[in-house]
Amino acid sequence: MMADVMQSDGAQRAAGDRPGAVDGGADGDRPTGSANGTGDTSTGSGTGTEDSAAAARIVAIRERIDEIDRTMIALWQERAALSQQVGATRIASGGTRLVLSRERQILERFREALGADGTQLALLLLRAGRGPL
Ligand SMILES: O=C(O)C(=O)C[C@]1(C(=O)O)C=C[C@@H](O)C=C1
Repeated sequence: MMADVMQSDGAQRAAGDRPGAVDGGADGDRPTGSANGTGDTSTGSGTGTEDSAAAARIVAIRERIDEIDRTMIALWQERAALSQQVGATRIASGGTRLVLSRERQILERFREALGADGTQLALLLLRAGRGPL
């Protein structure tokens, strides 16, 4: 099975298929000495290792990662819906579509907690609720 690599745009590409690569040269994901020369780094269980103890540990940790991802998706959707309710309530009452001072507070909260990535995350959260500026 060919392992896929998630790109930052959410698309997937085959692990051996490097953007800009001229040929199927060295694979940075493949540990030195891997018996698998096909670019498939997943091995049987898709963990990226051939060590069964490490694979079992990875599978266990991934269960919690998957749980966290599901929770984050649900929270993302709930936040967007609530933000849309606030916006609709405000517009129906003759108010503004946006409250930029509130957006600045939220951006600052995420930047303080998470740094520059927090700012980017907060921008995406805000856009999910109120739409693009
Ligand atoms: O808190 C508000 O007033 C909202 O409308 C919600 C929200 C947000 O998603 O947090 C969205 C748009 C506003 O400009 C500010 C914040």
